[in-house]
Amino acid sequence: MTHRDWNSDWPAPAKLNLFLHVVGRRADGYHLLQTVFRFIDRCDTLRFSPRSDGRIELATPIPGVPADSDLTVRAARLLQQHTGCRQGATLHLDKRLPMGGGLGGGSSDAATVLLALNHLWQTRVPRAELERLGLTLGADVPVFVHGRNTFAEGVGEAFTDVELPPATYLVLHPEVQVPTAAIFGAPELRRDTPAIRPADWRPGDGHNDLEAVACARFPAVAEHLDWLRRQSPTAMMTGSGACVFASFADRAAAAAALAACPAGMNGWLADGLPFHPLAEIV
Ligand SMILES: C[C@@](CO)(OP(=O)(O)O)[C@H](O)COP(=O)(O)OP(=O)(O)OC[C@H]1O[C@@H](n2ccc(N)nc2=O)[C@H](O)[C@@H]1O
Ligand SMILES: Nc1ncnc2c1ncn2[C@@H]1O[C@H](COP(=O)(O)OP(=O)(O)O)[C@@H](O)[C@H]1O
Repeated sequence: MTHRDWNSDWPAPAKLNLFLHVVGRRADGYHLLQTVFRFIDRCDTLRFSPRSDGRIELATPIPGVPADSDLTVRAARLLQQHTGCRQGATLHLDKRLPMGGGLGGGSSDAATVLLALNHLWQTRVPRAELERLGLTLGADVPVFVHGRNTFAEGVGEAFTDVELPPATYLVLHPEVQVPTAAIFGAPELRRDTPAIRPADWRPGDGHNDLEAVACARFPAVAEHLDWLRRQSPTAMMTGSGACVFASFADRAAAAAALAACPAGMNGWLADGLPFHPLAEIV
């Protein structure tokens, strides 16, 4: 296991939803999903400095996100409250993942804060308890704490881990921020895809039920998806958008597709990870 301490960089990887089915709705309005989360090697990076005054400060606030509502600050304060820990920390976030991109960047940042400070403060909260704590911050946080590529159910907190073959993805980033709540709240959203058994799922199976809604409301998402689908029939939107991705047999084929990208479309290549880079941290 990699040794990590206060001087380390702490990665917060992006995820792709390899498919996403809406199979129902809970009484509180939250949607019941089936999805496979895959971690990729595109990351935000966090660093931490110790503080003896007990305060949590974010040294690198994101424009438009007040520090008190930043998921990193909220995660650190939640762990403090949960454990009664009197230590503090200054957080440094190197933000690389787009916001509202469907890559889970904010949720991944929050999960990395929970895992890192639990290690650095030596609060020793078991991982399963950190997952439950993370769920109070957002539906996507538990999977990043969980740390394994996984078939997720419920709102994304019940996991059946999956082994995924190596893959290179081309990810395109339409320059729009898609608000997750608006996509789930759309009246036209199909919420009745029949549930499948996790053991029956194979890579390539399934579709994204949120895609049609996001494409109708954000034409840039539809344009990027249409173009990418002509390069690879595997193209799909991740999460509630905006990013779309396709898997390629090898890196050269993915690079050729990226090079052919029309002016005005931005994208990058990413490799699928076998597990989260902090999967072994305790
Ligand atoms: C769609 C997914 C798929 O992985 O990812 P993203 O596209 O956001 O990355 C997630 O389910 C998103 O998780 P997350 O982004 O953490 O969502 P939250 O903050 O918990 O919820 C934002 C809002 O979306 C709606 N919501 C979210 C999740 C869910 N299963 N049902 C819902 O109806 C709720 O209205 C909620 O208030
Ligand atoms: N550290 C953070 N990084 C990104 N977004 C954050 C963060 N803290 C709070 N947010 C809020 O969460 C929203 C969703 O961000 P993000 O998780 O990156 O997108 P998505 O859920 O589409 O993958 C942002 O629009 C922003 O308002």
